[in-house]
Amino acid sequence: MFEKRTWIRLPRNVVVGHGVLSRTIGAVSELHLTGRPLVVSSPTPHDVAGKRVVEQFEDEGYDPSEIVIEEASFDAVQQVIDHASEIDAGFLLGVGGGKAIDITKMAADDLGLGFVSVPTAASHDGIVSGRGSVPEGDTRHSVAAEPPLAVIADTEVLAEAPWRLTTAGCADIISNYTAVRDWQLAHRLKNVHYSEYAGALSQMTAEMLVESADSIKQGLEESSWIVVKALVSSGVAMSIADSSRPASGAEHLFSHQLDRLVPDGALHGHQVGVGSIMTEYLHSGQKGKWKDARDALAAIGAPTTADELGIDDETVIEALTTAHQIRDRYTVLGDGMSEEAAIEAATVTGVI
Ligand SMILES: NC(=O)C1=CN([C@@H]2O[C@H](COP(=O)(O)OP(=O)(O)OC[C@H]3O[C@@H](n4cnc5c(N)ncnc54)[C@H](O)[C@@H]3O)[C@@H](O)[C@H]2O)C=CC1
Ligand SMILES: O=C(CO)COP(=O)(O)O
Ligand SMILES: [Zn+2]
Repeated sequence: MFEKRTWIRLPRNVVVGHGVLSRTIGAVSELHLTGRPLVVSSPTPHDVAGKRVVEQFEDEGYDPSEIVIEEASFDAVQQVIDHASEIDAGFLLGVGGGKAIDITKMAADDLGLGFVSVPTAASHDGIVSGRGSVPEGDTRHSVAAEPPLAVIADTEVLAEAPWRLTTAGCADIISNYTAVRDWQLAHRLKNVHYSEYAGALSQMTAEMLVESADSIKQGLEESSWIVVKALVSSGVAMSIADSSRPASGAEHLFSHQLDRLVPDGALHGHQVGVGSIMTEYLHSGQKGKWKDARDALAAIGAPTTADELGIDDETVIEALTTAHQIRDRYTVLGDGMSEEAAIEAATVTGVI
């Protein structure tokens, strides 16, 4: 008997380009969302975009409210939930980097309200995904959350963000290569469900970004356009898979472990990029494609070494040898690397 089922949750409106922040109301009104909008942001994103979104709603006769969260934590998620309940919010808008958007997703999930994603940096591929990652205890990886009903990505705003945020977004995409390899490996070794569509989309997204590397340059708004479209595409792959598998393998486990060891370390995308150089080496050996991963990262100006991440060599080795404990996700790390093997991988690839 045929019993397969899938339920893909995607945004209805994805609005990307120059000045589209001013079209927020248009994108939202098409969704038939009612009631008071609550705009959730963090301090800088509030200044660069959040307050403009609030003003638009005021000008159009809505009665918006806003909350600026200072840190990515479950307390912050609870603050948003409490505020939304107090003002009887009808829907939420998350304005900011990955953390502000994830907090809004998780609050929207809890409240059962619709949510709109307004990224102010092209720094991560959670812009579209139905995943949220907020640190809880030792957990750093994403969990299921409310996917956005719409995404409004203004390339003018994204282009004005610090350049390192854009290179982090590129690295989050380049890491899709190893994420897909890990997923395929887990399928072969552990019979983990593998979606050909999601895997192919994720890999193609990384290939297209790498092919466009020459056009990804600081000061060019076109770069934000290329990167944010890739981030959307990668998020769609996660939505098709109903899992972060297409975009998160051992390189992400390594980064999550770094987040535990060095809470204010480097940007998510930069950490996963460096991780993917080493996990590509683990997949394909010394003569394999790890140099391609390193060169692709270097071409867009993302870190390729522990030094460039600002993380010491010992911490890199500790993260590599313990990363497999992060979650129940089979990857090339298997049941863990020995210290000697970790030092070898990090040294051969020039990470340490
Ligand atoms: N839910 C998902 O599927 C995914 C979630 N993530 C999560 O996203 C987070 C990483 O996101 P990031 O954006 O790298 O970190 P982040 O949200 O901490 O942002 C980094 C910094 O950039 C600032 N910023 C944002 N926009 C700016 C602008 N226009 N101008 C100046 N500063 C600006 C923020 O205020 C913050 O200080 C991690 O927690 C990661 O786990 C990452 C990928 C996928
Ligand atoms: O960062 C992500 C994809 O780029 C999300 O992956 P995690 O599920 O590992 O948090
Ligand atoms: Zn990521």
